[in-house]
Amino acid sequence: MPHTLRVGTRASTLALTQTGHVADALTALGAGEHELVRVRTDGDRLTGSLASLGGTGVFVTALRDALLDGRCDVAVHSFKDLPTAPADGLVVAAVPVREDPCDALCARDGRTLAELPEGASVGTGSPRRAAQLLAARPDLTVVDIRGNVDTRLRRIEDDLDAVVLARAGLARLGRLDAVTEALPFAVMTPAPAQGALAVEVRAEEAAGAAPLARALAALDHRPTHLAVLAERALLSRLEAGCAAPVGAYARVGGDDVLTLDAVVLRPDGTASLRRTASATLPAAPADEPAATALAAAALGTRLAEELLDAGAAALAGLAA
Ligand SMILES: NCc1[nH]cc(CCC(=O)O)c1CC(=O)O
Repeated sequence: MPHTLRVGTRASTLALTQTGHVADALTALGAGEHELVRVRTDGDRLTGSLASLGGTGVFVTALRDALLDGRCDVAVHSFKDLPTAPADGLVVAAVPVREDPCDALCARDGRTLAELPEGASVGTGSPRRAAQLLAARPDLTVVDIRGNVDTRLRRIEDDLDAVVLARAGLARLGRLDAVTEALPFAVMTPAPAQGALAVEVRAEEAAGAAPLARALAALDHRPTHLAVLAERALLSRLEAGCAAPVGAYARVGGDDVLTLDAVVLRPDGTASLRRTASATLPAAPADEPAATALAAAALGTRLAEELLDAGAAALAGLAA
């Protein structure tokens, strides 16, 4: 009998929920029985602002170590939490179909962004959300918060007028009741890869015809995967991490055209750069899916270069 598939997860409710869905899907697709392996990450263990923890990677390093050590065979990450640098020996072998990537305002008294009182306090730990909130409503007071989704939502009863969270996380937790406005992309461009999951395995397990490799290939949603590749190539070329005031959203149209929207902001929201670019994806012969992936990534890189030429690095305080 083949060994039980060990699926690594952070121990938060959100992580357990989304990992559980992925693990069930892999089993249903023929990968065999599975068990969940809980891994505690620095992002769960330490308190303090995300920026002070070093931003990118705090939630994923321990999971990646567990994969590399063989303590688990599959790791499921919120894709936007994955550093853009690939991990040696690991590959993202599947990107399941994406949830709605928008950001959600969760406000007291059912209010929308436009209806928040003058000077209202809005909680978010994300410089991208803070800058876009201030661009739309310069009068707001943005309060740096973190913690799991329930902790953040409780702040609305406690001391804040509103918080902004990814709608996808609320959907996975069954907490869409808390959403008072799905923020339009023009107001709040999502984080690169928001709403998408990354299913990571050791590179040798992603290829070939073994049951796990076949299940991963079947779980992969090509349009989501390509969109996320474009968004993350943009982030990578900007040398920006999840703590940067950068938004990006890509989608594949019915005509195989991949369109990418991006925004880079001054952290206080007083200035921004917005660009859009499209590329027609090459028809991918079955033996050359990499050509399509390269075309998607090239679109992100090209748009990032346009933004850099327009002064994005100085605007957003990026290293690039
Ligand atoms: N940085 C935290 C994080 N990472 C992934 C999600 C959930 C949504 C997603 O999968 O994009 C969240 C919470 C949030 O941003 O509200």
